[in-house]
Amino acid sequence: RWKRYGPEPCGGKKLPSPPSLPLLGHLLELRRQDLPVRFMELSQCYGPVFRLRFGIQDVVILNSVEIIREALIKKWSDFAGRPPSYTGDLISFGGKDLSLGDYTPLWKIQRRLAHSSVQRSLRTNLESLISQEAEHLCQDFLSRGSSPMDVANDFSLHTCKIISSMTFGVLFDTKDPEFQAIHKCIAEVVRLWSSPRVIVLDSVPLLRKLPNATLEELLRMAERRDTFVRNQLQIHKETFRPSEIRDILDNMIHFLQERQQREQSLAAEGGEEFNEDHVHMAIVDLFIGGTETTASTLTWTVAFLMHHPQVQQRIHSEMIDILGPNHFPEYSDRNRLPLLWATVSEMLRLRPVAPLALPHATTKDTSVAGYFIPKGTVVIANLYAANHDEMIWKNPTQFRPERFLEAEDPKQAHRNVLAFSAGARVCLGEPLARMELFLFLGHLLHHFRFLPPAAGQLPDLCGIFGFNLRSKPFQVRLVPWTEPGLGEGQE
Ligand code: HEM
Repeated sequence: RWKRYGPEPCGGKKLPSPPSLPLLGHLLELRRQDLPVRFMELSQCYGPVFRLRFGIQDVVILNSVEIIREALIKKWSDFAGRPPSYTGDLISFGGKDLSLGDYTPLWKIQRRLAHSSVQRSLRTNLESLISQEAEHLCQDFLSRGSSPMDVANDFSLHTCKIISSMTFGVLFDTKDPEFQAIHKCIAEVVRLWSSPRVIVLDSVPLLRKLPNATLEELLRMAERRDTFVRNQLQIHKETFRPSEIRDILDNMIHFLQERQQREQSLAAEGGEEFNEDHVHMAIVDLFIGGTETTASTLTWTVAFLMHHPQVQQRIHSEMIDILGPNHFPEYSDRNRLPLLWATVSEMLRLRPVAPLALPHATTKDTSVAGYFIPKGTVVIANLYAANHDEMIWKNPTQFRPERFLEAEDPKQAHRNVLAFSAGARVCLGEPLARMELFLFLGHLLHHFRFLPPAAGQLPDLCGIFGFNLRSKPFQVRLVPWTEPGLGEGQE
């Protein structure tokens, strides 16, 4: 297999790779928490594309905007696969997962349906639901006074509520213990699945024979998650829930009834049918995507803005000047509120919550930057490196939303941010996430200043790397603009 990376018959180059240990290859690199940063360091020695070997798996890492675009956009179908995942299969009815499923005809149907459902929800009254939720949250914060609090869980519960409404057509109460329990369970499945003790099972099959408490816990949590989703689907089938949001389930069940497409899927997969497990897993993925990611980006934004009170002030003034004191932003106000919109993009750039995206796999022999890459190779797009690419971004580590306003082509600058990845596997929730970020941040900054709990007690901006790039827990005081702010953060 190693030899397969040798020069292509038509003259491809050999992929650079750091020295490795016999048998283990570069497996010890996985002990590093900050893998995206480590890959960036390696790319300084080995170039923007290099190869690592984890146990039995060869992995190619892409580290620049240009290279990621070449692979995921220009050669999108060559890089649209997902590698087989032992643990992924265990928690997704044998791989019927939307985000982890390989690039098969059945997956394409699953993706198309989920995509059109999200688009349909966006076209109906999703925006008013998001604004309503953002305002509820602000009123809840107001009722709690300006004492220090950790806002991360509130953001997560409210974004989970929005995605639940899309998928099940029901608005849960964020204080409902059943809702809180399932919200916690979803977060737990992601945490356990991305723990090194579980990840390593994909690279070292021998370890699957040994007892693994984390894996057992993961399976228990996934079972709880599935029972919840099954119950919701059952309730949905039995009762008509009047909801103006056309939910994903309706769309998918409708699909199941369309004979012509059913026949297509049967023919495509030699007998395997698009069934309710695919629906179930698409919902689970939207649920996961819709819960932790946007909330995490919002939490990061609060943390960064606490370090930059003058940016808070300018965004607030921008809203008051343009919209007046009694109007909240609408999504169509993006061009009229360029600093607010730029702050969303700057945060997605600096702290992409899925810094290494999800692993891709090549669907055929292909190449990138002139290097031959055989079919079935695992490919990682280092979005964190792309968003810190000095060829594209000046002083990339600095928080400077103004960079988007100063850019020669601001639209292109926004497009250069690769937080949602690109191509065939681009994040399905991107439009929803951008809308949530803009509206939640708009409502929050319309009402409040984000102040530290005490003078100088500002959040650590380094973060915790893992499957998600999360901020470390921190406290913030949300002080209405009408009140004087004591002990403000420093510029
Ligand atoms: C700030 C918020 C978000 C960020 C930064 C983000 C980022 C990402 C990234 C990097 C990927 C992997 C793409 C790849 O493999 O190349 C992804 C996949 C995905 N995301 Fe998101 N996401 C966000 C919010 C959401 C939301 C709100 C949803 C649900 C509505 C969602 C649903 C999904 C799904 C279903 C996939 C799998 C797509 C596939 O494999 O075809 N995401 N996301």
